Amino acid sequence: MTDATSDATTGATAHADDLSGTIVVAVDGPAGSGKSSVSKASARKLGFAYLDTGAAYRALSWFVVQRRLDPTDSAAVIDAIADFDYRIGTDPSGGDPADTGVFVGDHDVTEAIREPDVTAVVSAIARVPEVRTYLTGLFRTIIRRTERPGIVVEGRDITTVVAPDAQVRILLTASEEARIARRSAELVGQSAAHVGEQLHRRDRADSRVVDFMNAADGVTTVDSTDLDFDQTVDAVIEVVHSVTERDSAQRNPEST
Ligand SMILES: Nc1ncnc2c1ncn2[C@@H]1O[C@H](COP(=O)(O)OP(=O)(O)O)[C@@H](O)[C@H]1O
Ligand SMILES: Nc1ccn([C@@H]2O[C@H](COP(=O)(O)OP(=O)(O)O)[C@@H](O)[C@H]2O)c(=O)n1
Repeated sequence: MTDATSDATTGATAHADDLSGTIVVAVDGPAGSGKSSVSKASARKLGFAYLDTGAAYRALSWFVVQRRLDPTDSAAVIDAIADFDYRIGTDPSGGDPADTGVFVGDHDVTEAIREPDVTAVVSAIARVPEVRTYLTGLFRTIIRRTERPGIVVEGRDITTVVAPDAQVRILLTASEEARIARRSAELVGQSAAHVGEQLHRRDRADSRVVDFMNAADGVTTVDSTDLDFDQTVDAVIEVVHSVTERDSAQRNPEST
């Protein structure tokens, strides 16, 4: 188990424990709702950092598969955490792979963690409480070390567990049909029925662990079912602006 990130990949400093001034945008939602792509594009437009938390659950799953461990053997998975040397870039610009990719030790696993064999076991890994506690700590460290004015963090439990005090909290949803259609368009060579069944099964397993289908108190829902990609990014940015402007007006009532 090592530190979450290197300075090169997070743009992080070793000290910053102070979050004051950093705008945290927490985004949760089911598979295929657009969390990764919309959060990344929103972060880019806002000049914020971007953290994909699902990548860490996927990378640990990749590590378990590589080691030929049984993903349902919680004790073996927990033991594996000790050797899990994880780094992720938080630059949303798509530039240097060192600043945008996902690494386990010397391996660039950015692509490998999206493979079906990893996706098939990730829910089993993610339901282990010790895994969640460890990765939650790692995400909070990355958030604390953000050097940009803000960070968009996306996953399943960001608004409720990882960053319940985030200034902006969004549930990004879309109908199951829309989500399956989007995922199918990405996964060439797999039938829509197969993709749909996998997505449905994973959401069902994941939602036994955390509720990402219903907005918690104070969380704004953005339903992207009838929005195209750019409209969804605009909707997210509008929520960020309206919340930050409202908070700023409350802090400085005379300037409004
Ligand atoms: N509003 C939208 N309209 C159409 N396609 C979208 C929209 N939002 C996301 N997508 C596309 O859907 C696919 C799945 O999005 P992704 O960001 O991977 O979802 P998630 O991270 O929630 O699983 C991607 O190909 C993405 O470009
Ligand atoms: N904050 C998070 C993020 C992901 N996960 C787990 O990690 C898996 C992969 O997350 P992901 O965000 O890459 O999944 P997609 O929505 O992109 O398909 C999910 O199916 C969950 O099992 C989680 O439990 N908590």
